Amino acid sequence: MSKRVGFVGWRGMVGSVLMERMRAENDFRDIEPVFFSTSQVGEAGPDVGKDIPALKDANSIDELKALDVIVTCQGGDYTNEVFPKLREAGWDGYWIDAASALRMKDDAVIVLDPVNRRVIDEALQNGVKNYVGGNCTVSLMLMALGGLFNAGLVEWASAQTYQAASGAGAQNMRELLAQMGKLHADVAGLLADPRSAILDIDRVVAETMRGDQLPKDNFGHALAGSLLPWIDKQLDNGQSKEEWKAQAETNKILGRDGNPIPMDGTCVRIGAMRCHSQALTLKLTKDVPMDEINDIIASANDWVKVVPNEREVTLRELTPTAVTGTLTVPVGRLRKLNMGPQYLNAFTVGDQLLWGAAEPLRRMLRILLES
Ligand SMILES: NC(=O)C1=CN([C@@H]2O[C@H](COP(=O)(O)OP(=O)(O)OC[C@H]3O[C@@H](n4cnc5c(N)ncnc54)[C@H](OP(=O)(O)O)[C@@H]3O)[C@@H](O)[C@H]2O)C=CC1
Ligand SMILES: N[C@@H](CC(=O)OP(=O)(O)O)C(=O)O
Repeated sequence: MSKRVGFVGWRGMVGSVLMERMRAENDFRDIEPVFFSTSQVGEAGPDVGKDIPALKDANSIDELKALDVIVTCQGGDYTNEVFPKLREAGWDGYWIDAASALRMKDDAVIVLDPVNRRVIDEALQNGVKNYVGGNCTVSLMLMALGGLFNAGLVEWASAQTYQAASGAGAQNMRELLAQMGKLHADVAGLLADPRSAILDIDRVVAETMRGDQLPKDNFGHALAGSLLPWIDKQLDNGQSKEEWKAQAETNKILGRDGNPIPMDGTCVRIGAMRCHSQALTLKLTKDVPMDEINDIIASANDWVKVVPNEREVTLRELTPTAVTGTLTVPVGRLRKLNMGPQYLNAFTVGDQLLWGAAEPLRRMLRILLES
């Protein structure tokens, strides 16, 4: 009998990408899908190629209890509110979640099966019921460089990130574009005049960025024409929460309980739409020749792609423009640094709504159905 799978948060940004991918992979064929909402109960659900009931109440523990699996992209507040009540009510089904709320709990596994299938399989055998998608930056880094980590070649790593607006939410993507439009509109006349002085244009742009007329409700600051070197909450040790996740989640994904690989860096929001990029410095555990490094990285999974460290191909293939909307995770700028033969440079780009959010959840559901 096919499993009853409930979907919460399916019409949000991450949820919509999940629906697209599930339709593309024909994933609805093998399940009995039930769709939920916190605001549109009774309305029609999405087109998934088969008859489905009207939207059910995402806060109804009784409705949720009837499911074998719940997949939620609704966010951490929803998880914190509903998940404990469901478990208290005796629900014993599988919970697959995009939010960070349960990620670091002992009874939850962070899922990224091309990197940690062994950890997932062991957890399934041990009866673990909670499976959570990783932080987008961490998941994309491991999709790119998991080969080196799993080969035991990374002594430590430092990532400097260039994170897209989508990581902050759909409204932030809109706001980035609105800011870009406002900046352009304020200098459109000067731009149209080839004799205008570039410093006059720049002055107007700076005034707009610092002024009250730029739409800033979501970011709180100008992002277009600028950048924001802080993502997520402030921690007492000076890290941002996003920076803290790098070491905590990487080591949990890899199943390294007692012997964590040190990781740290600076996380920065930039004006890209939905691709996160990151520049990494890795200290290797030994001096490995570059051709071996390339082979280890390239053979780690079906989506990572090594881009030769050459100017033309790098600018063509290793950018958010090239990668957005695809599952390919290119990694390039691979070279040894001046610091010594154990120090490796790398740059990687990935779509943070696909491998950074929806795809690991979709694949976890498939693993469950096939187990
Ligand atoms: N954004 C990201 O990059 C990542 C997000 N996540 C996690 O996923 C969670 C959801 O994020 P995200 O998808 O960005 O959230 P969204 O804000 O896009 O969607 C969340 C919910 O908002 C409700 N909603 C209200 N108005 C609308 C509307 N106009 N269009 C669509 N939905 C609407 C829907 O619930 P309802 O039908 O009940 O009203 C929807 O499920 C996050 O809280 C985070 O925990 C994880 C990884 C990356
Ligand atoms: N914090 C990420 C997006 C995100 O939702 O992360 P997390 O799932 O760890 O809360 C970003 O802003 O780019």
